[in-house]
Amino acid sequence: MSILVAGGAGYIGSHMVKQLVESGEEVVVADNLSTGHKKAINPKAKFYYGDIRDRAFLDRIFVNEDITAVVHFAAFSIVPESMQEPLKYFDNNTGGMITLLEAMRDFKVKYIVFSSTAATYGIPETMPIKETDPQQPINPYGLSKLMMEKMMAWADEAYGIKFVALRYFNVAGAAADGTIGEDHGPETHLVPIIMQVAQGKRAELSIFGDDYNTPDGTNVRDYVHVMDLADAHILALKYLEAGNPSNAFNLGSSTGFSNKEMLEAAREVTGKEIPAKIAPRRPGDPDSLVAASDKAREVLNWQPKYDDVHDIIATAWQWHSTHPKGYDDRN
Ligand SMILES: O=c1ccn([C@@H]2O[C@H](COP(=O)(O)OP(=O)(O)O[C@H]3O[C@H](CO)[C@H](O)[C@H](O)[C@H]3O)[C@@H](O)[C@H]2O)c(=O)[nH]1
Repeated sequence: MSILVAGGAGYIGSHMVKQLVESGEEVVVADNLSTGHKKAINPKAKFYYGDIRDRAFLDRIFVNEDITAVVHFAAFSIVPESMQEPLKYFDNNTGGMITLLEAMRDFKVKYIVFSSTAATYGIPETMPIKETDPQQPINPYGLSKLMMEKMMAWADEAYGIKFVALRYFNVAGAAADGTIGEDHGPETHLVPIIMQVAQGKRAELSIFGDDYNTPDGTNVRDYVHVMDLADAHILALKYLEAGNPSNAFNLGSSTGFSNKEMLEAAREVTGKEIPAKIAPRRPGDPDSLVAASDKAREVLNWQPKYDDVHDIIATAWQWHSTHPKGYDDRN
C-alpha cells in the first residue's frame, strides 16, 4: 500500500515525501519536473515522471501501484505570475484536479489531502482568518485553488472521495538535516530572496510597498515551517483514514510578521547586512494574512515545532548557505 504524492519533487512536496518515508510509509511520487527537482525526491520513494493532466500517465501509476491515498502538491503557486498568465493557472491547477479526481474515482482511491492556500480568502474582513470566513480570492492563483476545493467537495458528494484541504499561509524553512530546501527558478518568495541577498547573489532586497494598512506599512504574513506543514499532512491522512468527514484547515503560526520584520530577523540570524530598498507595490498582495490555526491544533492535534520565525529563517539559511546553486539541476 502506497501514498501517491503528486508534486513530490517540489519544495513542499519533497519535504512531505521525506517525512512520509521516515515514518515508514511506501511513497510514490508523480512529478513533471516543471518546477521541481529530481534531486529533491527522497531516494526511497518511487518516481514516475509525467503530468497529472495526462490520464494515461495516472492510469499507469494506479494500475502498477496499490495507492490508498493521494497528497496533491502539483500546482503553480506564484501570485504575481497568476495575474499575468491566469489561464496557465486554471489549466494546470484546476485542470489537473479534474484528471486526478477522475482517476481516483475510477480506481476507487478514497482519500486526498490537498495543498490549498490563504490566497483563497482574498482580502479578509477580520483577522486572524478563520476557516469559516468568506473565500473571495483576489488573484487567479487563489481562485484556481478555491475551484479545486469546491471540485473536491462535489467529488465527495458524488463519489465519496474524502478530502482535507490544508490552507497554507507562508511556508518557509528547510529540513533540519540540511538535505533538501527551497529552490525555485526564478525565485519570487520573500525568504529565499532575502537569503540570496545575504549570500551576495543579489545586490539588494526590494520591499514591495510600504504604504499598506499595517503597523509599519509593509505587508504582514504568517510564516509556517515546511516540516511542521509536512506533519500536518500526515495527521490529515490519519484523520481521513480514521473515517472522518471531509474538512478544511488553516496552517499558520497565528502570528504575523511584516516584510520589514522578516528582513530584520534575517539580519539577526545571518549576521549579514542584507541591503534593502522600498519598491512599488506588487499586484495581488493583500495587506495582511494571519491564520487562526486553532482548528488544526484541536481537530488534527497538530503541534508545530517551530514557533519563532528566527528558527524558521535559520533552517532556510542553513540550506542556502550550504547549497549556493540550489539543486543545480535545472531542466
Ligand atoms: O522580493 C520580494 C518578494 C516578496 N516580497 C513581499 O513579501 C511578501 C511575501 O511574498 P511571497 O511571494 O513570499 O509570498 P505570498 O504572500 O505572495 O504568497 C505565498 O502565500 C500565499 C498565501 O498567502 C500563497 O499560498 C502563495 O503560494 C505563497 O507563495 C509579500 O508582501 C511580497 O510583496 C517583497 O517585498 N520582495
